[in-house]
Amino acid sequence: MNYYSLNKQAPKSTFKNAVIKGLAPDKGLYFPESISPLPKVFFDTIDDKSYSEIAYEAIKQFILPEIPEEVLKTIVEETLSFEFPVVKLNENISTLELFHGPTMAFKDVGARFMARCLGYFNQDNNKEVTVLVATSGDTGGAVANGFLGVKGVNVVILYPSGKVSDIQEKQLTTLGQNIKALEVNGTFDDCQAMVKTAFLDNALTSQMQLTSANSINVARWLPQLFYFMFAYKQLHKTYNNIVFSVPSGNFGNVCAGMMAQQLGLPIHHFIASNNVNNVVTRYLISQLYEPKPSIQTISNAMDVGAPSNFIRIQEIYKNQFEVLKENLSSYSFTDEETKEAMLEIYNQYNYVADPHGAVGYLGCKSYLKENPNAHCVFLETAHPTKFLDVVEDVIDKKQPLPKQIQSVMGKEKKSTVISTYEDLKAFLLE
Ligand SMILES: Cc1ncc(COP(=O)(O)O)c(C=O)c1O
Ligand SMILES: N[C@@H](CCOP(=O)(O)O)C(=O)O
Repeated sequence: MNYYSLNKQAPKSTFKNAVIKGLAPDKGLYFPESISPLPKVFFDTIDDKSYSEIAYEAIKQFILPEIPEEVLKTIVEETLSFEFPVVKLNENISTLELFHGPTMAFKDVGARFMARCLGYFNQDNNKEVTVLVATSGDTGGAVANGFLGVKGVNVVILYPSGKVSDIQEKQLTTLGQNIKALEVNGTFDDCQAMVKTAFLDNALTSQMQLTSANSINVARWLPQLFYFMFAYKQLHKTYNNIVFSVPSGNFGNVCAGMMAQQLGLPIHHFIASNNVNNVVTRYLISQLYEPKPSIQTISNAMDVGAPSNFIRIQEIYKNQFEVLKENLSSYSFTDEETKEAMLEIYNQYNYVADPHGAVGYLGCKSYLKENPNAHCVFLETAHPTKFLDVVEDVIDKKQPLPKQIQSVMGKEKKSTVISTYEDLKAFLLE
């Protein structure tokens, strides 16, 4: 499969090149040249297939033959070595738990998948690759874990100082080996802008092979489409009109859901649920796309002012505003509303949601007011204990720590503080 740049000023790319380069030379995001819907029989027989089989069938058109069939099957199997359960709250609302991986956030799937693709492409290559990644909380930990010890790959993680949770910070600053953390005096958007600038800096790219492990990178982004298929497999016999409420920040996840829909998955509607960083909510009302500096919230991983992937969503809907609006709703919620939702979910359903999932739950409730016949699945994108202070404070109950979290608790943070792009460049050239 070839990929083209959404800035339309760069040559077509192979999958391998798109993975190794991350961003196109014209600074555009890569997008697959074609999307062929899966045959109807695939969905009719989804109950007979394992998660790995579903995932392999869904993604192979974007990757074969550059990674051979058997290798791709192994990559998919190794990536998906944990559970993706749907938990029903009531007749209209379920949650899809995406936090059973090693770092307890949905990013584990994309990070593990990409690490293995890059490992495959790099096996006969003596050139080291430096993976740059900007994180507002969870991508960093997942990438650190997924790429730890991968031969020939160095990882540099940029995160906004003081704006990620304590556990998220531990996950991305304590692993050592080929993983380095840069603590940026700024916001997530500053981190993401620095990373994009680095890709276009000849002084850097002439000396090192840089790539991205954010959802910019197609190998990090595309595997996220699996989640929607896994939820469908668990729900399709019980419910029609399945709607997904996706807690959104950089918009990679909801956009991956739209790719699953393009592949033929019968998804009735999407909801992009936002905290007060709500550029897309405003866009769907005014048709004006006006990114703003991000505001710090308790759902910190969604504190994104200028989401990278909105351009991919525009591409899927061919920039047709009305068509997009038919398929996507978006709502925005304050921290107070999020905390009330966490308490409501706990009191009514005895379920502990993290702040991001709670925003997703609120999105479901808003949508269901107008569409009472839908079944809305909100994605529980991270485990609640990653946001221990907020969660324990809101529901007033101590939380047991899962083993994945315990394993980083006592470890010592190692990071380098930077403020400007020049600091990043000097660090990389050192
Ligand atoms: C827990 C959590 N929820 C939601 C999001 C938002 O996802 P996306 O950036 O794909 O919109 C993130 C960050 O990616 C996250 O870490
Ligand atoms: N919310 C993310 C921000 C980066 O998103 P990505 O999907 O583009 O990596 C995070 O947790 O870091």
